[in-house]
Amino acid sequence: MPDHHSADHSADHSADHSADHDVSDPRVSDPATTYSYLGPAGTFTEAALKQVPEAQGRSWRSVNNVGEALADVVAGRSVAAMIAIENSIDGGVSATQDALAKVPGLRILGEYLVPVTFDLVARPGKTLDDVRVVNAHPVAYAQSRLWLDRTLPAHGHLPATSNVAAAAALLPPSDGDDVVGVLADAAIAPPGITEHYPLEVLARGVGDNPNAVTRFVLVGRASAVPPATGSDKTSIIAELPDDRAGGLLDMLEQFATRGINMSLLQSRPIGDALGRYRFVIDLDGHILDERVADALLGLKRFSPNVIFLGSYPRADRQEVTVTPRYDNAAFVEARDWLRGLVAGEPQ
Ligand SMILES: O=C(O)C(=O)Cc1ccccc1
Repeated sequence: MPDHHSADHSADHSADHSADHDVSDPRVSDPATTYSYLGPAGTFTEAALKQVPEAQGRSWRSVNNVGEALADVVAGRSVAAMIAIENSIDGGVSATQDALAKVPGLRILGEYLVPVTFDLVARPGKTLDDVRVVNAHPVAYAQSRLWLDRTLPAHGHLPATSNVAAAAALLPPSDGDDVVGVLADAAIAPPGITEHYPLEVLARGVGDNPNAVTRFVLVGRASAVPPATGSDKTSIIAELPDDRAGGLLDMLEQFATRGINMSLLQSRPIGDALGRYRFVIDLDGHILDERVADALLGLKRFSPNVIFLGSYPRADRQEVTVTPRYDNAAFVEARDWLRGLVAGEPQ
């Protein structure tokens, strides 16, 4: 394998431990401490994994897509997988949201935020005038459309499995000048990629929004929920009963009447018929918070399918505040009151 194609790359990172991280042979790594991520090294997904203290110094397994990452977790090849779930520009990552709805037995263990900016890169000697086909991960492409449509209105898009794979695919598979088989002229890639691959930057900052952020989640197998920290998020996926007017309002009311804020509400087609949707929801709070537990019980009573994806600390560690009538004490007090009524205690 030529140097620029080895797994031993890290695009912009000072502590480069990818040599001992990237393992493709499960026999040489311990699945109990292996983490899967969308690779190769240098992706934003890898940058998210670098934020996980317990993953440092462990084996990291580079995979090609979200399905492969989650399959690693389900099959026990990895203890957890890092996957992109939401972008500040482009919204939910549909492949991730659909996979989380379909693959049973998973839990979100934590969320991580990564600022994302993109450069357009090409083989040395190329200019913007040479660019006909642009290699890009679909999510990166969607976030660079304004610039591409303005600067390269006639470009074609060749999808890549990741931002780093898009850049790596510009290089011939072996040393030499033979670029036959290389289909794209340029790629949308993370900044710093040219330090690790023999490519040149044609344009910097081609993303539509310089402040774009991607939210990643670390997903493991279902296990007991961690304790509440006071700064938590709960992720669920819920379906509505068929043909009932006001079903969506019923669902939202479960949260509104308990003072629960939602930070994500995304509908995704269930896929079995037109007009059938499931809802991906993030709630402020932890399943061990009385109001969240109560809302989930309310939801479960009418939704034909509620998937609990996990309660985990918020990436921004911002405390979740609620007015006193929705705090734990208010729920406990109301329950004690009810018990008292049943027991015949004086009111
Ligand atoms: O992790 C990467 O680099 C990816 O290719 C996935 C991605 C795509 C666009 C924004 C953030 C992550």
